[in-house]
Amino acid sequence: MSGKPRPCGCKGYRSCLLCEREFNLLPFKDDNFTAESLKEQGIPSYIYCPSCNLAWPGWDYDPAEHPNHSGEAIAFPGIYIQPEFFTEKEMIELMNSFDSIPWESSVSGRRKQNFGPKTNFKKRKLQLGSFKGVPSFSRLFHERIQSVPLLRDYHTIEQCSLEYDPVRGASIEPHIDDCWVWGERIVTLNLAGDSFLTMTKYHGGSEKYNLKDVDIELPKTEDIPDICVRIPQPARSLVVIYGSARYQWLHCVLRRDIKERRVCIALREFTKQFLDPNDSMGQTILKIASNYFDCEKQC
Ligand SMILES: O=C(O)CCC(=O)C(=O)O
Ligand SMILES: [Fe+2]
Repeated sequence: MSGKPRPCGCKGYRSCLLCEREFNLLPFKDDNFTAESLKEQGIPSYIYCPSCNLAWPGWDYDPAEHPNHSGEAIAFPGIYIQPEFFTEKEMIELMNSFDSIPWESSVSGRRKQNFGPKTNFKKRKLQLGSFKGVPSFSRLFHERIQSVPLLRDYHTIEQCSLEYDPVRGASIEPHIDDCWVWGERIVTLNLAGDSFLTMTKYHGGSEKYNLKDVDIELPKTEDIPDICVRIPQPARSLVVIYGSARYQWLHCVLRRDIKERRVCIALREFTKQFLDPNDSMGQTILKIASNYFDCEKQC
């Protein structure tokens, strides 16, 4: 399939249920991402428990299993999960607010609402584009994340709503978020729809994802186990990935894990390079990103 976007929004090798049907494309290959298939590939699977912050052998998440897990747990550094970050009422209000502004089709059956600078990670180009800040109803979570110790000095420079609809077979392919513009802490505010981040060890080189720009101490690759770790992303929770989990593991959202409409808000911060007071583009974007605009007038 050519690089031209299809009517559904998919491009290149990415597909959704709609274009797979219309253009007779091969269905998304997430069948090698089952506990059984991974085991055959020599990759045991683990499920991360948000209550004890350990990963236990398994695939599905049952909160009632804690604290009586079975098997041998392993540590999985770089994950922070705060369940019930939003009340039911706040979640419904935020969902209504996000649904009152336009959604844009994206690849792999997703839709998005992007508020951030224009980025070209391959050409390493950063531009303001039409970025004018974030909608005023986002103030609630921008203020609230400041009370999370891990996020106290977090300056959001991109806010992106993502919608995964099972009717479109929405998913996100395994990847690492860019490391040139986007800083260490990747924040996900899960509004509606339980799902999982499925993580596998990254075996590629540092050419990809601008991994060469990473300047923090990380474990040696040979000390990273070749396993699959499933991170629950319950509705109304906050999930942060940082450190080793952010840089040494691929993450994806499997089509099979989207059982109902899921909406989350992804936040990103700058890398140190753009936070430098002498970086004028960085400073301009930081200032604009802290602006709340009124959606009734400006969306
Ligand atoms: O939907 C999610 O939770 C993950 C999204 C993601 O990985 C991304 O936007 O880079
Ligand atoms: Fe990502």
